[in-house]
Amino acid sequence: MKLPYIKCHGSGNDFILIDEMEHDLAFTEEERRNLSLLLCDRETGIGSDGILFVMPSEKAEGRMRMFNSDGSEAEMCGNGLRCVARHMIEKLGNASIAIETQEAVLPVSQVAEIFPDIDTFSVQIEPVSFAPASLPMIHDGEQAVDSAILELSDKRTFTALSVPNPHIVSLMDDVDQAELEQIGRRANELPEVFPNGVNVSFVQLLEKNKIFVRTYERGVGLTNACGTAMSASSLVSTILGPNDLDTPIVVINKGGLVNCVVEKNDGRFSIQLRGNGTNVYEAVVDVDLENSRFEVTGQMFFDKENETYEKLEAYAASEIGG
Ligand SMILES: N[C@@H](CCC[C@H](N)C(=O)O)C(=O)O
Repeated sequence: MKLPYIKCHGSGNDFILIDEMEHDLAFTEEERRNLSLLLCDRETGIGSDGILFVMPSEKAEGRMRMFNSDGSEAEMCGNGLRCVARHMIEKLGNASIAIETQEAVLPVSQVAEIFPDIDTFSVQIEPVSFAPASLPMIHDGEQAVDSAILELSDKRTFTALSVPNPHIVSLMDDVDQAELEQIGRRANELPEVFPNGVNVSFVQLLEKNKIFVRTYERGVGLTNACGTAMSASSLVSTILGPNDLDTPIVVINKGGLVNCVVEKNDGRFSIQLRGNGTNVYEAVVDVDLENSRFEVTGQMFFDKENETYEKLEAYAASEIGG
């Protein structure tokens, strides 16, 4: 099968975006999983953190399904949703639309730039829940906020929440990538605590309303950034730390930066995640799933926007001394 696709990223969290509506495509569940396993592989595939399938919706302008590189499906993907938002907003010529995701129809829009010349998209991250069952997490108690999880670490504390995919967030003075990788792996081999796995983030407060977040993603491993993790981390560092509600929190990550605005309405939290949705190139991939083979043709690169993005990346790296 011949699949036109866009290689894109949000904060360096990269995806293969396939628009099923535009190209009249449809896949079985097995095909979605096998496409992810074949094409996302960094050594033998195109290489990406996941596939974004853009599908028709009866409730919104489009629907997003996101598959991780290990073939599992996630409930939500914040960086991916910004890429889908950009794609649909450009296609429809309407700056504010809605996209259906697994658990909610979410408003998305093009907003003021968070960095010079970076087209910026805002996506709503909700529903948010601290109930352990929402992740799910096997835990005695109504919430796990700033709690020890001794199966993971005897020196860190974690806050568990779903946004709506599952996250645990740990606040600390200094982020150690090797420790994160070890705890992230362990958390995803611990079905007696996290039956469906979990995304694990380490968060460092740089100053009030500015944090650095590093994430080990369920189904992928260490990524440059994870949008739902940056949203969850902004919320946790607002509840447990000095950050403000209703104020842009600058979130520096390995692939750039985003802004997160944490809001509370009628006792419920939600987060506006604002950042880039950058196209790297577009191409066609001819896939033979039976024989696990593929060929990419007709690559056309979006050079200008990628050069512009490099400036944001360099700025973000300078903020964390990289
Ligand atoms: N990178 C994404 C999240 C992707 C899904 C995640 N790995 C999961 O399985 O929950 C984001 O930007 O939110």
